[in-house]
Amino acid sequence: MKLAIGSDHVGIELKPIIIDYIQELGHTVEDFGPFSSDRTDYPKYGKKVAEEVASGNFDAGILICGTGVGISISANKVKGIRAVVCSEPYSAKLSKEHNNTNILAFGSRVIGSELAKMIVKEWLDATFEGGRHGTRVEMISDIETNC
Ligand SMILES: O=C(CO)[C@H](O)[C@H](O)COP(=O)(O)O
Repeated sequence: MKLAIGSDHVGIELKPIIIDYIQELGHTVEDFGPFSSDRTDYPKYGKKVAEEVASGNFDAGILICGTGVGISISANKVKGIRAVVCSEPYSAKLSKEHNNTNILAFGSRVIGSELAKMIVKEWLDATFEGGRHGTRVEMISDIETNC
């Protein structure tokens, strides 16, 4: 897969560990910043990565902030994005199988690097099941179109 990754200043130390791991798993990944640990604003990076995924330039995205909450909320404002924030692998896997999430977010103040890697692997390895779940994901898209 071709992945886009972004963070804020809080996620910047965990980000290179996740980049290395994604590459070890055989995927390509591009970093959309930030590139220094100066305090910054997570919506910028959530939006950027989400736009890259929504436009089809990348297959999926990964976002890291302190909790994963603000950056995933920001990403979810971009049409076509289904971002999930996860602190454990089960929800990460099911979020792909049932909800066809296209962005995974987590918090570097919440989980350590080994758990983050486990979450990333479960998410990348999972496949959307379609069927009744496809109908529901279409219902989510309808909300986006009509509200
Ligand atoms: O988790 C986050 C958003 O959900 C941010 O990383 C967090 O709010 C940044 O806080 P601060 O500027 O105090 O480092």
